[in-house]
Amino acid sequence: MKQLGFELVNSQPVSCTTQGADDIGENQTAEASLPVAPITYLANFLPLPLQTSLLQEANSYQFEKPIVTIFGKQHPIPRSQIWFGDSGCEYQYSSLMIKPQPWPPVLLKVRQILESQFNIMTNGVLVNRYENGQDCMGWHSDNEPEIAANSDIVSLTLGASRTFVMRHMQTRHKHAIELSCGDLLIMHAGMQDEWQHAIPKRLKVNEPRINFTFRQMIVGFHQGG
Ligand SMILES: O=C(O)CCC(=O)C(=O)O
Ligand SMILES: [Fe+2]
Repeated sequence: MKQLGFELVNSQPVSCTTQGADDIGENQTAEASLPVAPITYLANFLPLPLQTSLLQEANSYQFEKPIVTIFGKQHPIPRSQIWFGDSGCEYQYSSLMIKPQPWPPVLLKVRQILESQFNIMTNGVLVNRYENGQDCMGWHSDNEPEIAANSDIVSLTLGASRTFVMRHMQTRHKHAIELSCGDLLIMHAGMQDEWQHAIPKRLKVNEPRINFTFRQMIVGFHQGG
Protein backbone atom coordinates (compact mmCIF):
# COMPACT_ATOMS: atom_id res chain seq x y z
CA MET A 1 0.00 0.00 0.00
CA LYS A 2 1.31 3.41 -0.87
CA GLN A 3 1.77 5.56 2.24
CA LEU A 4 2.38 9.27 2.36
CA GLY A 5 6.09 9.78 2.86
CA PHE A 6 6.49 11.51 6.22
CA GLU A 7 7.21 10.59 9.78
CA LEU A 8 4.55 10.41 12.43
CA VAL A 9 4.86 13.36 14.81
CA ASN A 10 2.49 14.27 17.64
CA SER A 11 0.79 10.90 17.61
CA GLN A 12 0.36 11.25 21.38
CA PRO A 13 -2.30 13.52 22.85
CA VAL A 14 -1.13 17.08 22.32
CA SER A 15 -2.32 20.49 23.24
CA CYS A 16 -0.35 23.12 21.47
CA THR A 17 -0.36 26.56 20.01
CA THR A 18 1.81 28.08 17.33
CA GLN A 19 5.32 28.36 18.67
CA GLY A 20 6.89 31.75 18.18
CA ALA A 21 10.64 32.37 17.83
CA ASP A 22 10.66 33.74 21.39
CA ASP A 23 9.78 30.30 22.75
CA ILE A 24 12.96 28.69 21.48
CA GLY A 25 15.68 28.48 24.11
CA GLU A 26 19.41 28.57 23.40
CA ASN A 27 19.96 24.87 23.96
CA GLN A 28 17.13 23.64 21.80
CA THR A 29 17.87 22.08 18.43
CA ALA A 30 16.67 23.34 15.08
CA GLU A 31 13.83 20.83 15.35
CA ALA A 32 12.25 23.02 18.00
CA SER A 33 11.62 25.69 15.41
CA LEU A 34 9.43 23.41 13.31
CA PRO A 35 5.95 24.83 13.06
CA VAL A 36 3.49 23.50 15.64
CA ALA A 37 -0.12 23.19 14.56
CA PRO A 38 -2.58 25.27 16.64
CA ILE A 39 -4.70 22.32 17.72
CA THR A 40 -5.91 20.63 20.88
CA TYR A 41 -6.32 16.86 20.80
CA LEU A 42 -8.41 15.09 23.44
CA ALA A 43 -8.32 11.30 23.13
CA ASN A 44 -11.51 9.42 23.99
CA PHE A 45 -13.39 12.61 24.84
CA LEU A 46 -16.96 11.47 24.25
CA PRO A 47 -18.38 9.16 26.95
CA LEU A 48 -19.27 5.68 25.67
CA PRO A 49 -23.08 6.00 26.14
CA LEU A 50 -23.05 9.20 24.06
CA GLN A 51 -20.89 7.52 21.40
CA THR A 52 -23.47 4.74 21.17
CA SER A 53 -26.48 7.06 20.94
CA LEU A 54 -24.77 9.37 18.43
CA LEU A 55 -23.81 6.41 16.23
CA GLN A 56 -27.38 5.15 16.42
CA GLU A 57 -28.73 8.57 15.51
CA ALA A 58 -26.26 8.88 12.61
CA ASN A 59 -27.65 5.65 11.12
CA SER A 60 -30.79 7.60 10.29
CA TYR A 61 -29.08 10.63 8.72
CA GLN A 62 -29.87 11.15 5.03
CA PHE A 63 -26.28 11.29 3.80
CA GLU A 64 -25.65 12.53 0.27
CA LYS A 65 -22.76 12.21 -2.14
CA PRO A 66 -22.75 15.53 -3.99
CA ILE A 67 -21.18 15.89 -7.43
CA VAL A 68 -18.58 18.65 -7.54
CA THR A 69 -16.97 20.24 -10.58
CA ILE A 70 -13.17 20.29 -10.53
CA PHE A 71 -11.37 21.78 -13.55
CA GLY A 72 -14.60 21.46 -15.56
CA LYS A 73 -15.05 17.74 -14.78
CA GLN A 74 -17.79 16.34 -12.56
CA HIS A 75 -16.91 13.96 -9.72
CA PRO A 76 -18.91 12.51 -6.82
CA ILE A 77 -17.05 13.31 -3.58
CA PRO A 78 -15.19 10.24 -2.18
CA ARG A 79 -17.36 10.05 0.99
CA SER A 80 -20.91 11.07 1.89
CA GLN A 81 -22.02 14.02 3.96
CA ILE A 82 -24.83 16.02 5.53
CA TRP A 83 -24.91 19.56 6.93
CA PHE A 84 -26.94 20.42 10.04
CA GLY A 85 -27.25 23.97 11.29
CA ASP A 86 -29.29 26.87 12.59
CA SER A 87 -31.46 28.72 10.10
CA GLY A 88 -29.45 31.23 8.08
CA CYS A 89 -26.37 28.97 8.14
CA GLU A 90 -26.11 27.98 4.48
CA TYR A 91 -22.74 26.53 3.55
CA GLN A 92 -21.16 26.90 0.13
CA TYR A 93 -18.98 23.91 -0.69
CA SER A 94 -17.14 23.91 -4.05
CA SER A 95 -19.90 24.86 -6.50
CA LEU A 96 -22.72 23.74 -4.17
CA MET A 97 -24.92 25.72 -1.82
CA ILE A 98 -26.00 23.47 1.04
CA LYS A 99 -29.06 24.31 3.12
CA PRO A 100 -28.88 23.38 6.80
CA GLN A 101 -30.98 20.47 8.07
CA PRO A 102 -32.41 20.95 11.57
CA TRP A 103 -30.21 19.71 14.45
CA PRO A 104 -30.97 16.12 15.53
CA PRO A 105 -31.26 15.73 19.34
CA VAL A 106 -28.02 13.86 20.18
CA LEU A 107 -25.94 16.12 17.97
CA LEU A 108 -27.54 19.12 19.68
CA LYS A 109 -26.47 17.66 23.02
CA VAL A 110 -22.85 17.42 21.82
CA ARG A 111 -23.03 21.04 20.64
CA GLN A 112 -24.18 22.04 24.13
CA ILE A 113 -21.31 20.09 25.73
CA LEU A 114 -18.83 22.00 23.57
CA GLU A 115 -20.40 25.25 24.76
CA SER A 116 -20.43 24.34 28.45
CA GLN A 117 -17.01 22.63 28.61
CA PHE A 118 -14.95 24.81 26.28
CA ASN A 119 -17.06 27.92 25.77
CA ILE A 120 -17.00 27.16 22.04
CA MET A 121 -20.17 28.38 20.31
CA THR A 122 -21.09 26.58 17.10
CA ASN A 123 -24.16 26.83 14.85
CA GLY A 124 -23.46 24.23 12.17
CA VAL A 125 -21.93 20.80 11.85
CA LEU A 126 -20.69 19.02 8.73
CA VAL A 127 -20.96 15.26 9.08
CA ASN A 128 -18.73 13.18 6.81
CA ARG A 129 -19.19 9.42 6.44
CA TYR A 130 -16.23 7.42 5.16
CA GLU A 131 -17.63 4.03 4.16
CA ASN A 132 -14.20 2.38 4.36
CA GLY A 133 -10.54 3.21 3.73
CA GLN A 134 -11.23 3.98 0.07
CA ASP A 135 -13.17 7.05 1.11
CA CYS A 136 -11.00 10.05 1.88
CA MET A 137 -10.73 13.85 1.97
CA GLY A 138 -8.08 15.73 -0.01
CA TRP A 139 -5.83 18.56 1.19
CA HIS A 140 -7.82 21.65 2.09
CA SER A 141 -8.33 24.41 4.66
CA ASP A 142 -11.71 25.24 6.09
CA ASN A 143 -11.38 28.87 5.11
CA GLU A 144 -14.74 29.62 3.47
CA PRO A 145 -15.81 33.23 4.03
CA GLU A 146 -19.05 32.25 5.80
CA ILE A 147 -17.06 30.68 8.67
CA ALA A 148 -16.63 33.24 11.50
CA ALA A 149 -13.09 34.66 11.42
CA ASN A 150 -10.65 33.04 13.91
CA SER A 151 -13.33 30.72 15.27
CA ASP A 152 -12.46 27.23 16.52
CA ILE A 153 -13.53 24.22 14.44
CA VAL A 154 -14.18 21.12 16.54
CA SER A 155 -13.84 17.65 15.04
CA LEU A 156 -15.33 14.56 16.66
CA THR A 157 -14.68 11.05 15.34
CA LEU A 158 -16.77 7.89 15.67
CA GLY A 159 -16.16 4.43 14.22
CA ALA A 160 -12.94 3.41 12.48
CA SER A 161 -9.62 5.10 13.24
CA ARG A 162 -8.15 7.16 10.42
CA THR A 163 -5.07 9.33 10.08
CA PHE A 164 -5.60 13.10 10.12
CA VAL A 165 -2.65 14.72 8.35
CA MET A 166 -1.67 18.39 8.54
CA ARG A 167 0.71 20.26 6.25
CA HIS A 168 2.15 23.69 6.98
CA MET A 169 1.54 25.75 3.85
CA GLN A 170 4.82 27.66 3.97
CA THR A 171 7.36 25.09 5.16
CA ARG A 172 5.45 21.96 3.89
CA HIS A 173 6.21 20.40 7.29
CA LYS A 174 3.76 17.58 8.11
CA HIS A 175 2.17 16.21 11.28
CA ALA A 176 -0.18 13.27 11.64
CA ILE A 177 -2.61 12.22 14.35
CA GLU A 178 -4.52 8.98 14.46
CA LEU A 179 -8.15 9.90 15.20
CA SER A 180 -10.07 7.09 16.92
CA CYS A 181 -13.62 6.58 18.13
CA GLY A 182 -14.61 9.30 20.63
CA ASP A 183 -11.56 11.52 19.97
CA LEU A 184 -11.94 15.29 19.81
CA LEU A 185 -9.66 17.61 17.86
CA ILE A 186 -10.03 21.38 18.13
CA MET A 187 -8.54 23.45 15.32
CA HIS A 188 -7.80 26.92 16.69
CA ALA A 189 -7.36 30.31 15.04
CA GLY A 190 -4.49 30.22 12.55
CA MET A 191 -4.98 26.58 11.61
CA GLN A 192 -6.98 27.36 8.47
CA ASP A 193 -4.68 30.22 7.45
CA GLU A 194 -1.36 28.45 7.86
CA TRP A 195 -2.11 24.74 7.52
CA GLN A 196 -4.02 22.36 5.30
CA HIS A 197 -5.41 19.02 6.43
CA ALA A 198 -6.57 15.78 4.81
CA ILE A 199 -7.79 12.23 5.46
CA PRO A 200 -5.75 9.97 3.16
CA LYS A 201 -6.98 6.62 1.85
CA ARG A 202 -6.20 3.61 4.06
CA LEU A 203 -6.84 0.53 1.97
CA LYS A 204 -6.65 -1.85 4.96
CA VAL A 205 -9.54 -0.11 6.75
CA ASN A 206 -12.83 -1.90 6.09
CA GLU A 207 -15.03 -0.22 8.69
CA PRO A 208 -16.97 3.04 8.35
CA ARG A 209 -15.91 6.22 10.11
CA ILE A 210 -18.10 9.22 10.84
CA ASN A 211 -16.58 12.62 11.52
CA PHE A 212 -18.42 15.69 12.77
CA THR A 213 -16.89 19.14 12.33
CA PHE A 214 -18.71 21.74 14.41
CA ARG A 215 -18.33 25.24 13.03
CA GLN A 216 -19.33 28.79 13.81
CA MET A 217 -20.93 30.32 10.73
CA ILE A 218 -21.83 33.95 10.04
CA VAL A 219 -25.65 33.81 10.21
CA GLY A 220 -27.32 35.10 7.04
CA PHE A 221 -24.08 35.27 5.04
CA HIS A 222 -25.73 33.82 1.91
CA GLN A 223 -29.05 35.58 2.35
CA GLY A 224 -30.33 38.76 0.79
CA GLY A 225 -27.30 39.14 -1.46
O1 LIG B 1 -12.86 13.64 8.66
C1 LIG B 1 -12.08 14.41 9.23
O2 LIG B 1 -11.46 14.12 10.25
C2 LIG B 1 -11.82 15.78 8.64
C3 LIG B 1 -13.05 16.45 8.13
C4 LIG B 1 -12.74 17.79 7.57
O3 LIG B 1 -11.62 18.17 7.41
C5 LIG B 1 -13.83 18.67 7.18
O4 LIG B 1 -15.02 18.32 7.33
O5 LIG B 1 -13.54 19.78 6.71
FE1 LIG C 1 -11.58 20.29 7.00
